[in-house]
Amino acid sequence: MTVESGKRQDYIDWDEYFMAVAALAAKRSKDPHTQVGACIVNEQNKIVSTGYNGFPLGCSDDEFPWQRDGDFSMTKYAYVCHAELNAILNNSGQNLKACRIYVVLFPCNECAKAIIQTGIKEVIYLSDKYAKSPNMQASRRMLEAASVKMRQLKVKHKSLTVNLDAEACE
Ligand SMILES: O=c1[nH]c(=O)n([C@H]2C[C@H](O)[C@@H](COP(=O)(O)O)O2)cc1CO
Ligand SMILES: [Zn+2]
Repeated sequence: MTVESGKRQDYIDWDEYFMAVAALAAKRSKDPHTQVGACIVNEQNKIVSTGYNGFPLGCSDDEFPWQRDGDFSMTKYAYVCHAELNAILNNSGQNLKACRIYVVLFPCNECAKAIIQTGIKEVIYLSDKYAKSPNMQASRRMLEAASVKMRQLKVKHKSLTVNLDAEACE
């Protein structure tokens, strides 16, 4: 195919861009097992907020447990704030009605409740590794009932490199 304008062809599309932003946010997570990132986008394709899984403000990553097993209060599950909820709470007061949320992992039932209640209309996800768990099934059921669209993203670019070497930009 000839492209008369001579524009670059290997650019990423909107879906890949926003999912990559979610994946980059996930890099901030201190969770040693699963790093999740989320990116909320409005109808004008503007990023409204991002978030990743982490402990609430004031709860030190070095003092609270990152363990998966043991007494509930000694595991991360008692404390960690999910990426989707953080993204919802991090937005600077904008109405999230009709926004989309890009997440690297399909949202759990608790995040699904927050997604529905804020009016987000579509969930775009990459991994569905916990699809069989009861809380993911409950999540799917609620999102379906609330007519929130769900779509697993099939990407053209499986890996993207971000070069932070100043000399590489020259
Ligand atoms: O929707 C989600 N969003 C999210 O941020 N998380 C976080 C919570 C935990 O820190 C981690 C899941 O940990 P694990 O895979 O070890 O059970 O991912 C988990 C889910 C799905 O359960
Ligand atoms: Zn969740």
